[in-house]
Amino acid sequence: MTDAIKKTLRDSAGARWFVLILVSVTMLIAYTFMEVLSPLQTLIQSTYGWSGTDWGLVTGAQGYLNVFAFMLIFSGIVLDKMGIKFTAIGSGLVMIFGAIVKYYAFAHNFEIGSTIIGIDSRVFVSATGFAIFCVGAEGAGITVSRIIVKWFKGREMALAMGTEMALARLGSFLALFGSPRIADAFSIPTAVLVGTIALCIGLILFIVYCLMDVRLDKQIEDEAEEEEPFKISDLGVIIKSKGFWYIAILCLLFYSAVFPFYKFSSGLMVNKFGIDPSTAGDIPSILPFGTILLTPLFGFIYDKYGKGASIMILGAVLLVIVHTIFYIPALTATWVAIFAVVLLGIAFSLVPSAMWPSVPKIIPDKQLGSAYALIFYVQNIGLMLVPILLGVVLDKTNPGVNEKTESAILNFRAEGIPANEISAKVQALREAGDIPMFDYSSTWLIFVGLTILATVFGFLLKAEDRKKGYGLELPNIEK
Ligand SMILES: C[C@H](NC(=O)[C@@H](N)CCCCN)C(=O)O
Repeated sequence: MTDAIKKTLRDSAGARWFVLILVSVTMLIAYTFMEVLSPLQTLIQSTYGWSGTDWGLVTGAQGYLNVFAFMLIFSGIVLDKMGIKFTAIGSGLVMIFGAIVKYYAFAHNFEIGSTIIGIDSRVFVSATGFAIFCVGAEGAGITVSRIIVKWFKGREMALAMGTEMALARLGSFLALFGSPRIADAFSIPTAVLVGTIALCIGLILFIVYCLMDVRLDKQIEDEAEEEEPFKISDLGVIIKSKGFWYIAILCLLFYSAVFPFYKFSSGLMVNKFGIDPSTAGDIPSILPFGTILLTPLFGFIYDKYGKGASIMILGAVLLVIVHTIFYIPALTATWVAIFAVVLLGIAFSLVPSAMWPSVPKIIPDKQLGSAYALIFYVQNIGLMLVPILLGVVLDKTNPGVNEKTESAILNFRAEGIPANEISAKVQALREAGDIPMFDYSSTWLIFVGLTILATVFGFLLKAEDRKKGYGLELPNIEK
């Protein structure tokens, strides 16, 4: 290179932000699909007679393949070895396949009482589809983090990550708000089908991104040649870092108190706050909506002024307050639920806006793909176990409710009531007090415990940063 600095595609703000929009919209669609069933908890329970445990098994399926089959670690290694383009398109295809399986679970007429390995057939197939989908979604997530680092490092990286997350949250909002309406107007399988079709559009956007990536790679060929190829032994660098473990465990605890909230909040709204099941997703949908503006804003603050570790601690403390409010049995007013969800939105903007851009400060670039994958892996252990635990505790602390619901469903079926009318009839029985409401208080204590632990790990991370000088409290933008 001569004295003139060679300009590349990523030096153009327009190209950079266009790339960001492409990949973020795909993530928006992935997050929409991820929450497509969440607001339908009560509807599904009273249509198919699922227990809290069934619900936990399906919503916790996120981690079955990612954790037990090590698919997330595999995705990270594939990303570092095969590159962004291969992993982006591969993960898009896997998401679509999983979504089709999940659609089949609801569209197919399983025989009443049929089981697969002792699990209700619809629950089993639905969990399988979701588990496959989540392999793709997590693969796409780490790929997009890598893409953002590739295009934005040394520039507006936290703002870019914040914007990507904001759009992803818009996807969660669309699902929480839209899915019950689609299910109400058409059916539960239609809601899943709409999400599946949207995923095909997401794949096309990933393909368009790959074309941009090819152009950038040609321009930075010289730089790329200087990079050493990834070696498995690189994983050792990551797992030996204490800072890495603090951020990974904070991630597990924090996200386990947020994403499973999506899955169990509609039930909480119906059973604790007396909201109608057809609009049970509306109050929880304020959560992602609030984060849409706040996540990029906090990202911008981190880029410019630093204070990453402190931002994470503040978010974790706010989350303790939020879940304590949800837990207190005497607080049942609708405005309390709205207030707590707004606070949750602020917490859910603070922590991610600082957490993800902090990883490149702890782990060298070459191991970043694997580092994000490992963090997501640890996080997925929580996202798998916490919903299962919540479902089991919900059932155990509400003896007899599932049995009464199931027997009412069977009676209505025997009377020849059409499937799409059963849910409303079951709801009428609940409102009349013939089927008791679920008490969520003991279940919610799990969230309170998780958030207290998350705060402790936030402080540990800050102390480690002070010791090792990662620069988590420093701005990201290089002057
Ligand atoms: C960026 C971050 N993404 C994740 O944590 C992923 N592992 C997706 C998890 C989705 C679980 N429903 C985020 O969304 O903040």
